[in-house]
Amino acid sequence: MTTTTAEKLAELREKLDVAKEPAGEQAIAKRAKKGIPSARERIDMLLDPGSFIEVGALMRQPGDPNALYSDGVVTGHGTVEGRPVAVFSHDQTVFGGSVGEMFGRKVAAIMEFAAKIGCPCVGINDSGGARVQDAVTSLAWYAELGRRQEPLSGMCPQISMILGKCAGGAVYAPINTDILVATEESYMFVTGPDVVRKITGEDVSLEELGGARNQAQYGNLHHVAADEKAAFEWVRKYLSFLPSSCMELPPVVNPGLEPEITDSDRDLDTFIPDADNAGYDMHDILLRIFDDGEFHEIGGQVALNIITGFARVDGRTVGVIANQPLVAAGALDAAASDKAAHFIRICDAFDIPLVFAVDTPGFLPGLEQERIGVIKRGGRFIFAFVTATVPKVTVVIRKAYGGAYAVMGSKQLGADINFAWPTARIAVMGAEGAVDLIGRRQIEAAGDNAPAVRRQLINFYNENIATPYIAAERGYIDAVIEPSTTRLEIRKALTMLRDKTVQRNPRKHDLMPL
Ligand SMILES: CC(=O)SCCNC(=O)CCNC(=O)[C@H](O)C(C)(C)COP(=O)(O)OP(=O)(O)OC[C@H]1O[C@@H](n2cnc3c(N)ncnc32)[C@H](O)[C@@H]1OP(=O)(O)O
Repeated sequence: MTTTTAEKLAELREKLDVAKEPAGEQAIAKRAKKGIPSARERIDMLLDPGSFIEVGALMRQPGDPNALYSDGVVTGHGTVEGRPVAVFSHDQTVFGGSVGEMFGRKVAAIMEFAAKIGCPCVGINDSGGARVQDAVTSLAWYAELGRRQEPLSGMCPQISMILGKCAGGAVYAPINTDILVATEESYMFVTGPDVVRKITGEDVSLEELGGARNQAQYGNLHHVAADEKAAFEWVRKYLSFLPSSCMELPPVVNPGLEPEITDSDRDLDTFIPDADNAGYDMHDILLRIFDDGEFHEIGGQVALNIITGFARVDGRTVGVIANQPLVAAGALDAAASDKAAHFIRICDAFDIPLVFAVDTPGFLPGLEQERIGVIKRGGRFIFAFVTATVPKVTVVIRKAYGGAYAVMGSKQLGADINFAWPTARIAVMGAEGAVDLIGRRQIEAAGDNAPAVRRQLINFYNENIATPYIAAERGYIDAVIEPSTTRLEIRKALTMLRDKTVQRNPRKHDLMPL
């Protein structure tokens, strides 16, 4: 019996000590063998040193004196670069990090905390999903968590980290958050390979079914880091570009940098190759047209024909969507459309202006693209762009052909300010394709002279049709600018657009093609 104050204090200390590693020595040894950090060590990697305040460390299944503290999850709040963040971290030493009733209550409470104070909620997932021995209680709490994600979505940033092996609800819950980040050593699937084998007879490896690199290609992960340290650094950086909630603006970092044209800007005047089909790395342009050459790429392992990520203009966060001529010549496809649509939705939710850098020969045609739904997925890209009410600025760098002209930030689809470089080629298609289609009779009639006539027509098309000037004459392009002025022109445009407001349609919601 504890009667004295000293004894009561000792009892508290003992309980808290047990609660730190509730599954005991054996579980610690098993975890060490796996070479993974504890749930609390992971939280410490995410948050500012010493800022974590745990909530509910002594929660466990009531009525069971042997129930383990934490019930499989550590929850609380702390700061990232001084700003509050709510966090939960699965403890895979307790029932494999699976969801039990107290687990569910703890995560629900920390999500509600995030909503109340308006801060991001980061989930560190390492879990076998619903707790098998809990029957319906576990499923009920997954449903409770799913219901709580919706009001948070678009209000507070929700980030999911997939570490270890995540199954069932431990992947369905994260997929409805904004961003999923994993390490190369982590796995996610509805059920693991053993269960798949039993149910469908399919013999599939852990890696193929749920390896992070593969899941990124399946479109379920937005970043795969080399290891956990890199994953946490990536998330900290990601948060630095975002506001704490949709009610705030992102932090302004070093405004007013380099107000005059610099040597780095001037490099752009000689950057674009003379040959139309020569590739170049769009990253080299992005590094020169935003503050300090800083660019935080999202989706850097998938659909590399399009680049999405955060940068800053005059200290303020912008979302960048750019074609990558080095990959498939920058052509758009179904996966690129998904990547862009997802990113646009994040930016619009958190009032982050969009900047498009365009160099694309159009949408990739073909059976494979039709089969995987390029029409609907491309449609979503268009839909996301049109519904975004944030300031939208476009720079046409080289090719803006076909439907890709429209979707990559065209004025007609709702961009506010559109620039083009003198190297821009804005047309329905490239010169070769166009001449073979509309100049066919003229070429055939030329007999032996056909190659020369074809070349002449191509030159004519490039000089007179595929230029920025027809678009500029019609006001589709607001200004044809010297490349070296791009950084400062974007800055002026976004300063002007800061007070942009758009009346919202009173309907319940739109119907995005799903
Ligand atoms: C709505 C839903 O979530 S339905 C989905 C229900 N969940 C599942 O079908 C997944 C079941 N679990 C698995 O397939 C595997 O455990 C994996 C793939 C997640 C992990 O595999 P491994 O890394 O090999 O770990 P292992 O299978 O040894 O599990 C680790 C521990 O967690 C426990 N565990 C894992 N998943 C669960 C679960 N869903 N419920 C209860 N305990 C679980 C295991 O029993 C084991 O406990 P022990 O250390 O006391 O033996």
